[in-house]
Amino acid sequence: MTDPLLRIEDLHTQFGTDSGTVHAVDGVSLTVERGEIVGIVGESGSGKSVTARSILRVEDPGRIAAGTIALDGVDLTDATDSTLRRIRGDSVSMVFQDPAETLNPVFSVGEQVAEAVRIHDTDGSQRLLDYLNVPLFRNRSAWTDAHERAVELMDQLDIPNPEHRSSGYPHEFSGGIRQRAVLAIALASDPDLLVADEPTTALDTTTQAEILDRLRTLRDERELGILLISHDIGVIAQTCDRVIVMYGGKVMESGPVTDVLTTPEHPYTRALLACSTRNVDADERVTALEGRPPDPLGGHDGCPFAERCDHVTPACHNGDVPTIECGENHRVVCSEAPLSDDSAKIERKTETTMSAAETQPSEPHTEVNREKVAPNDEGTR
Ligand SMILES: Nc1ncnc2c1ncn2[C@@H]1O[C@H](COP(=O)(O)OP(=O)(O)OP(=O)(O)O)[C@@H](O)[C@H]1O
Repeated sequence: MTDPLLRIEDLHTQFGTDSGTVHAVDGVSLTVERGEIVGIVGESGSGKSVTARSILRVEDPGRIAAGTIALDGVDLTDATDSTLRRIRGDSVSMVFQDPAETLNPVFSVGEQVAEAVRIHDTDGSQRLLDYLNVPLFRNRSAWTDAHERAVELMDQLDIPNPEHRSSGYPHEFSGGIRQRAVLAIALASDPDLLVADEPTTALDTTTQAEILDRLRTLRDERELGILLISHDIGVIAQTCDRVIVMYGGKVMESGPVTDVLTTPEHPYTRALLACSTRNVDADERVTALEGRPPDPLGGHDGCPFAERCDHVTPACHNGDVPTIECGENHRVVCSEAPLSDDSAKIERKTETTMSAAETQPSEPHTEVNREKVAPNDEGTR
């Protein structure tokens, strides 16, 4: 069996603060295959971004206290800074919500995409020249090649009139075009894995849908593996092949999107779906999930959702919560699953979400296998 493109196993990422240790990620396991889009969804503070930041240790990533992160079978957990830098410029790219974090206001968009192409194409001798501060693009044909490739990438990201736009500056473009330019920069290195943290959250719905659609095309054309982080279940439904539902730094449920969103088994997934703006009738008010997310200080024993859960039992407050296999690759981490109550209502509503997102829901599972699987194997295929 070949290694998945990305395998995260039992990851614990923590931050030391004056008030104590923040357990931001508390035993997360997941995989991403080539040519697959895996979504991580959950409320604010559930640990989605810290999971993503832990992969390449960027943007104040915290301390990996335990667990492993492997890319194509190679363990990155103890990788040196120079190895991580090489991987960042080569096999893995990251895109964040705000394009301003990536784009430099004083260079044209075309120059920035071309520079990303150049860095990727740089061979050892050019690296030495860089070290000696020999100016960029001393070679006219190298510049022309990089510029041509930049225009091609901008075109692939649906930037209209890319040749002309390449000389424009970031402030001259809409948020949607800026985010497309950031994606062009991310793809300049022809990465195997793209980690996208809320890449369309700041955009209007039409632009969001176009960019998500483009991600799916890139997945197919380039066999790109994508880890897509979003708090929006609609985005996940529209884009992903599999989903990991996170809460309190832990995986609550995982599986194929069509299964998890049409037959959610965890009370938290159900609550999230019930609150989803895409999941309410037009005349129904959007409801917020009652209660507050758990305090990540000091970590928690038992299920982090217990305080807010309608199905809570004394067992939920203590010890390991069992992982239940409830369908092919569909797992739920809950002592009370499968739930028998008002599932029909949730399923009806969820099907509406899925069809609105133009996805093809699979047949709901009729049988649930309560067989327990290894606690650290929540999100794996
Ligand atoms: N630098 C930091 N120092 C201390 N705690 C942090 C730090 N960064 C994140 N955290 C904490 O880690 C937990 C997980 O944060 P994370 O950003 O991963 O959540 P999230 O699910 O991505 O939510 P959001 O969408 O709001 O970013 C939160 O409780 C957060 O406050």
